[in-house]
Amino acid sequence: MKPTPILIHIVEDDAFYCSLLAHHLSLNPEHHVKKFTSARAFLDALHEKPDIVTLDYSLPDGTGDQLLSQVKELSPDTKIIFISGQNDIKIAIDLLKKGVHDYIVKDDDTKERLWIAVEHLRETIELKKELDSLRNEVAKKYDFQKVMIGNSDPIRQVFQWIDKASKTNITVSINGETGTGKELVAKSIHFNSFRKKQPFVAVNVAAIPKELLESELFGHEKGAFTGAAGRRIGKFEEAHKGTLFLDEIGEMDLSLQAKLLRVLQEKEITRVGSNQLIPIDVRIIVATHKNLLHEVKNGRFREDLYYRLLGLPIVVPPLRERGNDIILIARFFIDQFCRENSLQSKTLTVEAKKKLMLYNFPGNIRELKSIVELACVMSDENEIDAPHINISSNSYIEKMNGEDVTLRDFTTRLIQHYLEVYQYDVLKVAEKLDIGKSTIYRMIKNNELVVSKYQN
Ligand SMILES: Nc1ncnc2c1ncn2[C@@H]1O[C@H](COP(=O)(O)OP(=O)(O)OP(=O)(O)O)[C@@H](O)[C@H]1O
Repeated sequence: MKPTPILIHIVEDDAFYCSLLAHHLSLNPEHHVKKFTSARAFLDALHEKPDIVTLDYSLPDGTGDQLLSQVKELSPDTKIIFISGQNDIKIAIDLLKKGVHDYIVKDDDTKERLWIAVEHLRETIELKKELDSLRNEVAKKYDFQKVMIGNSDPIRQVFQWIDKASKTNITVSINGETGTGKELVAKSIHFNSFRKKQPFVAVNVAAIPKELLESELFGHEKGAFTGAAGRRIGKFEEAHKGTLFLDEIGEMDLSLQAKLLRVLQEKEITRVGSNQLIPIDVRIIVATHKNLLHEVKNGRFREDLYYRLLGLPIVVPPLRERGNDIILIARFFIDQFCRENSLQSKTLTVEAKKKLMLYNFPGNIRELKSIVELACVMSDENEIDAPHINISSNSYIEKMNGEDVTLRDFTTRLIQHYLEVYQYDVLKVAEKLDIGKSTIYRMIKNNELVVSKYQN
């Protein structure tokens, strides 16, 4: 990789010594070096935001401490090296604690030590520039309307919510069945918000054992519990200035919910095993497939946390409610799979499309992806036909294939099937099948439908 040119300001009131250091550092053609013999002159040029500044600790018109705080405020990314006549370890430690990168004592080795210090900082600066440019790239490419395929009314509504959520810092709560794209929605919000160049950190609450979740979120100090061999930064700190996505928030246990609420209110965390408060600036996005209000009513989710997290609620519709999007998304995955596997592009026959459109996709987009990827593998020609679409469903309707059933049986099983699909939401099922809700209630009363999980 070609070295990046860096701008170095040398601030030293002894004009001869200043020129000596400047000459030495200019031996590297990638160093663009400027000299300043007073604090005033340097501060006037600070708007140039040098990559590195070397500061004489005692200048006639400004102390080291004053200059340090001004550089930190006006050009926070500038790396600071102090060069001082005093070999005072206390001052050196104090400055290093305040974020100074090096402290070099003026003696015969100063030039060499300065050279080494600058080379080390160069590596850090180059890495940071590379990271910034990669983050810029990702942010530029993250046009969610291209990443999230769909044109149906329900998904357009989601796009509008994403757009609104991206413009502010509001907490967002995403609700939707498994595999509907909740994490994609969260990423779309992050990468279109002013936090896009900062980290997006995702935590799946359900995937982490309860006893480890607190330290995963807030970090821990060495020896905080058996097995805590060293200090560990938690996800909140990792996501500082960025976005923390808490997936499956409904699975968090009540005691941790209380801690999370406090953190969200105070905007401070404490690592497990420490009393030190660490300020954090994190945007929170949560997701769940559960009805959190039901969880609140059943005492499994704190009401105060529920309202703290609700913010802007986004409901991601299941795939079966997105009409022709099923085909658009299928084509997207087919093209992607063929590209990645150097296969010729494949089209879907009318029969294959019909088969996809008739299926109800309990696993939503994740399931559609695996079905069409398998179809790409199964089809030899450049066409994917219905038999290549391998739908393995346990649904009542699928099981009825080839069975000798009466119309009454068929109706009952169909309603039963949709009750399960819609998580026992009678109104939705009635709407979907275009039948009266009282018909369903009557069938429930007559025990014609299995209602053990009936929740209304
Ligand atoms: N509209 C879409 N267009 C293209 N791909 C999509 C779309 N929505 C989701 N996906 C893809 O589908 C898969 C599942 O999406 P995602 O992980 O965001 O769902 P989820 O709702 O968060 O799942 P879970 O409930 O299991 O956490 C991912 O590979 C994602 O990139």
